[in-house]
Amino acid sequence: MPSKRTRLIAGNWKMNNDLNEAKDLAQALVAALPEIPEGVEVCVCPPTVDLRVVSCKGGVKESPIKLGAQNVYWEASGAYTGETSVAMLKSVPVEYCIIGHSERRDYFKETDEDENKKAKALIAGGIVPIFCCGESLETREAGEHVAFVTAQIKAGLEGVEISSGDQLVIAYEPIWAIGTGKTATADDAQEVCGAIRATLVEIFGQEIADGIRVLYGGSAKPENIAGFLEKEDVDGALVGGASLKADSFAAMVEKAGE
Ligand SMILES: O=C(CO)COP(=O)(O)O
Repeated sequence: MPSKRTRLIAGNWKMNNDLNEAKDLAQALVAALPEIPEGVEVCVCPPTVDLRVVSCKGGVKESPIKLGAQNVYWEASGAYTGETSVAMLKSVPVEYCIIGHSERRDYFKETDEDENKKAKALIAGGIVPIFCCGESLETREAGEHVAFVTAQIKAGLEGVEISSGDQLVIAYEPIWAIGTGKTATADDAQEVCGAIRATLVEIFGQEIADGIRVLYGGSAKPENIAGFLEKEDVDGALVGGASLKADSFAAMVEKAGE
């Protein structure tokens, strides 16, 4: 049985699209999605330098599409060359921010402690973290994927306080399925997303955990999204490659509304 939570379809553009391309894609998305189906929320996460042009008039400003960032730094301001604060994102305005993506953990050596500080800073500043977790192929083949992911959740959310489930989103993204064309099955996704929900109940209690959206990510596309969304603990998708084309992203949003 699918969940009753509002579905979230979020596009992670990663390091793609310069200012002009970002503006064009935002305009194409607004045209492709004049209305968002009931029970679905949509958000796009462009590179930091593109946030403003995507948020402006002509971009998502006068549309129901929401804006997210791909990264943040937890300090409020100061000598942190190259970083972006919560308040800076808020001023764009940004409503969501991806943290803990496996690409940040692997290539930029971000730790659970870093993600924990980012989660706390975002929540304090009124931006909803899209907290990513997910195992490597090696961990899955060893049968340790559930233990690994629930440990990531516990470490990353240690001491995080929220008063309602809409202050946090989790994205389960098995690393072996990201950008590989190899997807988890819907049952694989449910197994881990269900375990994530049980961990969220332990941390935040049943009522809050029931309101937290848990997304699947990893080669999600129009052809396979419906299978994931049938599962009780999968509340949407974090989409990479298929979010870079307005027609495929819009098709996924439409499927989420069916
Ligand atoms: O990493 C992802 C989204 O954050 C998934 O990327 P792909 O959809 O390209 O596999």
